[in-house]
Amino acid sequence: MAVAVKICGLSDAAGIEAARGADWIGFVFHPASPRAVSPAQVRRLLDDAPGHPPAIGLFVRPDEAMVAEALDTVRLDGLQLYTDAGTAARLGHRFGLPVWLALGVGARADLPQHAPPGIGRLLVEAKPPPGARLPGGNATAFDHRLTQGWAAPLPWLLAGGLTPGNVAGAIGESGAEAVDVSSGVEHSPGRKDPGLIDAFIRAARSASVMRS
Ligand SMILES: O=C(O)c1ccccc1NCC(=O)[C@H](O)[C@H](O)COP(=O)(O)O
Repeated sequence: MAVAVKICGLSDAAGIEAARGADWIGFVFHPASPRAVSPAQVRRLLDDAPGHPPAIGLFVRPDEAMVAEALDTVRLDGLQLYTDAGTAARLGHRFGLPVWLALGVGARADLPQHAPPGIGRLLVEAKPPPGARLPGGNATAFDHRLTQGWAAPLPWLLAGGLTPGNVAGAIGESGAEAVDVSSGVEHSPGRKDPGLIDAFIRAARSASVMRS
């Protein structure tokens, strides 16, 4: 089974072009992020990239108005939300979009055993390191042995600290069937490197060959 890939934090045409081989592309609608984009920017980028992979919009503790404002400007295929599961489900229902709930894990007990109602997919990444300003995009990995044998209640993506050089091993160790990356395919914070994006996708796909 091929490993699915999301490239997150895209903000320019070259990055989107390089990510055409991914299953999803992600855009960060969070002003404090070095990858922050506006809905109008994403609208222009996607209009200029017909046939792009499904676009996932990322929001941190959003309210309905914040998501509505984005969706008034740009069509998204899903919402990746950093908030409580109940709020996330309500927003997904309100806008009729699949919801990806971001989880910070540091111990086996942090992994859910039951599917939160109204959530379509889980993004499983490390808890933010001490002093981190952002809940994600921190280039921080958790111990991938934590997810070994986990009976995930929903489809999930492994995220946090992944790079072209470590993604195959992370897939093998964690049992993930989907991965997500932001920092690990950048040459500087917020600046995607098309060559690293291509290398990451190739490395993730080759890991699926090793797994089959
Ligand atoms: O990427 C960001 O700047 C960001 C900011 C605030 C919340 C979430 C953010 N990213 C979410 C993602 O889906 C990242 O791809 C994920 O956290 C992994 O990031 P990285 O460790 O940099 O690959």
